[in-house]
Amino acid sequence: MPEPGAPRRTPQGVPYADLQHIVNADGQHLFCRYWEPEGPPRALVFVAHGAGEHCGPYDEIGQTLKEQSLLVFAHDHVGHGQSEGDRMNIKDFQVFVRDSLQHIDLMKGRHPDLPIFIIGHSMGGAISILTACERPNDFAGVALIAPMVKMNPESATPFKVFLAKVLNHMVPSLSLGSIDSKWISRDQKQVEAYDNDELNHHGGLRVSFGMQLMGAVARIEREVPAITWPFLLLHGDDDKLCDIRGSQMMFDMAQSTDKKIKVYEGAYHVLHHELPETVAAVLKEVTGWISERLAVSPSQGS
Ligand SMILES: O=C1CC[C@@H](CCC(=O)N2CCC(COc3ccc(F)cc3Cl)CC2)N1
Repeated sequence: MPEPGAPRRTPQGVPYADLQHIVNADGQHLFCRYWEPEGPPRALVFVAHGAGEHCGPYDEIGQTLKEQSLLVFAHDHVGHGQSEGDRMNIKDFQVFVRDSLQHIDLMKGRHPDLPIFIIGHSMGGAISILTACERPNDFAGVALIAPMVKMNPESATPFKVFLAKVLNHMVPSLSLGSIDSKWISRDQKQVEAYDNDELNHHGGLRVSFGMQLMGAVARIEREVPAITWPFLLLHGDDDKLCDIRGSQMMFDMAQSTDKKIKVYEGAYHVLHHELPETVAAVLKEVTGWISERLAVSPSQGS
């Protein structure tokens, strides 16, 4: 433990005093990124990253939306990237949702009249869904990139789920193995970038973390039929990490009148880091979907 007066530093040793950050309800420092347009922003967009990664890889999305006069903001979730917390370990999945709402409320306080969107990828998609479920009338739209709505049946067979539950009581820190990076993208350059990114956590996924993920998936399954807010679902049909059937189930079951699903043929998990033509299509889809909802969204408050 650092001595009491020492400045709090990121896991990589950088003083938080030198970085954009927020402090969550447990006193943990979360590293933040902001993409602020030159002129007055038209809307706020919160980005929720996935398991084992951080918000740096969303720079292209952030820059693209910033050029559309959107104010994009994100943070590294607890236990990820440049934020504090034991790597990919969380006492309760709700901490990710609570911290997201804290950052969203901070930004809404600074821009009270702006509509707000969320973009979530994979585990960040699950965080986004649960965040919107807690504030069903607050968001102009939620864009979900290969969200974790259902576990991949190959990797989470009933036997493995049973085993995880048993192991969680005996060896919660046991590793279930790490994410196989070959399923990240068909673009080998993107797979190498993921493998070489030292801010990603390449250690295994603990049983206890897996249990939290399973709990989140179960909670989402219960919440989906009551969803009424606008959402966009983007999923690759060769995704081996998050089952596309989860997105299909959410699209079919949610009550929302404003919902859209787009399937990317042959694409793997990380659509925003897929082959160039897929990335371009995804960025165009997300920016277009948000712009459509800005043209007609009722102004907040007035
Ligand atoms: O750019 C990038 C780099 C990383 C990737 C995001 C990864 C991400 O968030 N995933 C994919 C893996 C998935 C594993 O799921 C489980 C595992 C065990 C278990 F017991 C229960 C579950 Cl549900 C959780 C969600 N995107």
